[in-house]
Amino acid sequence: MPVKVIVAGAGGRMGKTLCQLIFQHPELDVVGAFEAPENPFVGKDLGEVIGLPKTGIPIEDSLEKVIEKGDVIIDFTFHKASLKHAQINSRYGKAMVLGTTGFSKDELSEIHELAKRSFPLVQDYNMSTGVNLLTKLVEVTARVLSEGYDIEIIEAHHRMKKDAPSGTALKLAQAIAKALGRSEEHFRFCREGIIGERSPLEIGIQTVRGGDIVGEHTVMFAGIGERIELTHRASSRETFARGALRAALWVVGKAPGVYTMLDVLGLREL
Ligand SMILES: NC(=O)C1=CN([C@@H]2O[C@H](COP(=O)(O)OP(=O)(O)OC[C@H]3O[C@@H](n4cnc5c(N)ncnc54)[C@H](OP(=O)(O)O)[C@@H]3O)[C@@H](O)[C@H]2O)C=CC1
Ligand SMILES: O=C(O)C1=N[C@H](C(=O)O)C[C@H](O)C1
Repeated sequence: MPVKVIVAGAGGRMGKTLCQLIFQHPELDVVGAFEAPENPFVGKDLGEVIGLPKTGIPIEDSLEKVIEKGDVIIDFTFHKASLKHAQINSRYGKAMVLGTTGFSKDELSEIHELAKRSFPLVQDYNMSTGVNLLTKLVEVTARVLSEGYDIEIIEAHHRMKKDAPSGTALKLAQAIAKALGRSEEHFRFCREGIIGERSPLEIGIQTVRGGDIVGEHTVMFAGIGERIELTHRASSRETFARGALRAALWVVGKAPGVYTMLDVLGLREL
């Protein structure tokens, strides 16, 4: 029996890609799709919205209208919306895959607390295999180059992206900080003016926005006489969507709690 998926934000860039891939997937079925209440796709057939023949699945205007039909909710929407979806889901206990970025610390910790009490959650700022491997490579590199190398993260995304820096840049920065015994106090977001010399403990995080860049992340280790750069470039949203579908299959039936793509991909102990 295929796993029954509910797609939040089905008319968005990630929502559409997810739905297109689920329709080709032998182990997954879309059973419900919804959008923000004021979204122009509400009431339309999902097939019409994602460029496929009619599916008989209407785009609803809330999670409550579809939640009972599904085994798992996949949510790539907006920070406030995802928090609300997690609050609703805490009454139903459905598995959840959450790819949204831009949460405040309080929002994310509320979502994690809800999941620990009532549903299994895969939450990750980047669902691609490549970025999760990059995170591990960056941890190792940071440990080896722990002294004498200045660390800068540069992220680039499309002009429509609403949050900065990217969740992935934060995930990379957190991994580096943990590997080096540093903390978020060392994060340095962009620079301007007479800023003085660079502190060796800083972890720089720089943001670029433009055009249709899907998502690029470089971690630079700049020393004296040499520089190492580790880069991931996504050329299609399918890489994130495929990761999310893998997570959806993995998380159904798990105990309530918070998991990440490292768990899904089996990379935690790497
Ligand atoms: N973890 C990962 O691997 C990845 C994460 N992301 C993240 O996913 C999120 C979405 O990205 P993207 O698809 O590009 O953004 P889009 O803006 O294209 O899509 C988001 C969709 O969610 C909808 N939405 C907003 N509020 C609600 C609500 N209350 N209920 C249901 N739907 C709602 C939006 O509708 P409306 O336009 O009407 O507001 C929109 O259709 C971002 O946070 C992004 O950073 C993106 C790619 C990969
Ligand atoms: O908004 C996007 O597009 C993306 N967001 C994620 C992030 O903020 O890290 C992941 C990916 O890079 C695409």
